[in-house]
Amino acid sequence: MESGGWTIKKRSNSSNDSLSREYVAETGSLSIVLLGASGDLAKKKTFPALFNLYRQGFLNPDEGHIFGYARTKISDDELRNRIRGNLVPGKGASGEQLEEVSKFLQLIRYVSGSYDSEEGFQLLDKEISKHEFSKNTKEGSSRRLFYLALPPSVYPSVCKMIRNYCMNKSDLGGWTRIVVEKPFGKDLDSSEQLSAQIGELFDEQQIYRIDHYLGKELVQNLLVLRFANRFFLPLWNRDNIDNVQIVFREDFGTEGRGGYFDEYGIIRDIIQNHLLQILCLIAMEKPISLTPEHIRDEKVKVLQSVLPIEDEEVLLGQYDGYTDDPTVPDNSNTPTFATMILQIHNERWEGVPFILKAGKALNSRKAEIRIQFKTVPGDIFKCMVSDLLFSQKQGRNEIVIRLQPSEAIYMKVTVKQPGLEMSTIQSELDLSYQQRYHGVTIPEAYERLILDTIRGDQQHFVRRDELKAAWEIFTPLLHRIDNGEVKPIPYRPGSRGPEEADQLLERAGYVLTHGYSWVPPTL
Ligand SMILES: NC(=O)C1=CN([C@@H]2O[C@H](COP(=O)(O)OP(=O)(O)OC[C@H]3O[C@@H](n4cnc5c(N)ncnc54)[C@H](OP(=O)(O)O)[C@@H]3O)[C@@H](O)[C@H]2O)C=CC1
Ligand SMILES: O=C1O[C@H](COP(=O)(O)O)[C@@H](O)[C@H](O)[C@H]1O
Repeated sequence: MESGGWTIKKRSNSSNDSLSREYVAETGSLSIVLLGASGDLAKKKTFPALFNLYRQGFLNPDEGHIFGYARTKISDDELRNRIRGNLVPGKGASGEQLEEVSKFLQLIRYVSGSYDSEEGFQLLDKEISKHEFSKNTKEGSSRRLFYLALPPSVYPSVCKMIRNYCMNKSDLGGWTRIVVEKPFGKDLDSSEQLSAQIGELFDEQQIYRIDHYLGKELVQNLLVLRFANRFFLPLWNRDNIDNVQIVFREDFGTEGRGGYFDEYGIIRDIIQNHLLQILCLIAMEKPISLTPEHIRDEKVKVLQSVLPIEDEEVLLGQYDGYTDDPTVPDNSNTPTFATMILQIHNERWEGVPFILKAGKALNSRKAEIRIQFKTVPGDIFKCMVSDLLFSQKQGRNEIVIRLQPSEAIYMKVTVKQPGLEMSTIQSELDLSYQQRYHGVTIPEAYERLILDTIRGDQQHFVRRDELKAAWEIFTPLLHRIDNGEVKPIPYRPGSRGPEEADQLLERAGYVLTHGYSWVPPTL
């Protein structure tokens, strides 16, 4: 140790450090069952993620098999044809690539049945067992993963059917796991009720509540950035950080999902889960280790420290034309845009606004985290803005973590304008992934998270108490919106959202640097 006089013995690192955790190879056959296989998520995200895992050798055809299950009456080949288009890599696909797709599709079987019928799930179990038998798997060593790509309303009956008819038979090292999608419930009570129903059927270790933002590369980088860099450790607090923004923007509307969306709205669809999970990773204290429980313990503490949201700290919007969708009622009060300020009542963050912003049908598609530092005290420089020299305060330092598109971490810094004059300008220290990691393919979020479920790693999944704490934050506000007490302001599709949202941002203390914009570098 550095301190004089004292000798403190170094202890070895904790053996449960998950960076060095080894995954013990399991030998029983693996069956991945996609319930809701006829749906949008299965087609666009889950099957493509499984295909990518297959291509990279993580799904060995000698032991793995995929089953689709849904009510729609289609054959194996009809299901394969539905999903093929989302697997083939475009027009210029080589013969080899097409061959790979065909081989993967042959691993898929389809079983049709309803979500509450014994016969359907008995048939499913029979098909899975047939496959396990063909792989000479000892009963009990098989691995069964059930992915519920379904509306949450059917989770309880599906879980009951799985529990009654489709479990791995006895324990010889095999397992049964359940993956459930968000939104998990509609408010605190419904979510708790759902948790209790599923909790009676499965242990917490068997339940994987997926939030695909936790599988995004730059979200996974947050803990490394914060806790593996000396730079940031002393700055990451209320003494230095003025405000934090977590932003999700989409340049398309609800597009065919209007019925679903109108029941949930942007807060339940994006903010209560994706953006709040990011907030946790930015605000949490350093966990004791990287084990899932240690990380999730810290996330729960942050969530429990969030103060109730006041109506004055919320701005809602609804884009013009949203109710033209025949599945959306004409008088819908559902927000498609929301900006809100969350306050964390603890020693590190007291007084620092966390601004969460999400919107559909805006002018761009982007997700990013923007950490804005306080103004340098006693400013002695002048700042160059466009071609004119202004005598004004410096722009503030910011760390921006661009999650998508063009993944990057950049730090907005003030530097001397190159030349004879002593003037300053805003610039950036830029770690753009495409440039720095040229040729490296960033895995899709679902790909990574499904692999975690097979490996039994719950680090990037939401624990029951975490979910409860998340709903506690938003439920009062959501009920006020559902009751029409808080109303959305109309905005033009393709715009930045309601102008009032920028005023709220300003009130929260965010200072825009005029004349500066970051352009992702090209190779
Ligand atoms: N789509 C997306 O981009 C995302 C979706 N999610 C979540 O994933 C889950 C699935 O989403 P998605 O695929 O879009 O949903 P879908 O509406 O496409 O539903 C999936 C399947 O569920 C069955 N289904 C639909 N409605 C009902 C119902 N009322 N009762 C019983 N079965 C029904 C249908 O299959 P069949 O009729 O053949 O049985 C359908 O093909 C949801 O929880 C959603 O919130 C999460 C993130 C992104
Ligand atoms: O969970 C959801 O996420 C998608 C956006 O996901 P991304 O990975 O493309 O950013 C969103 O479109 C959808 O409404 C929501 O349910």
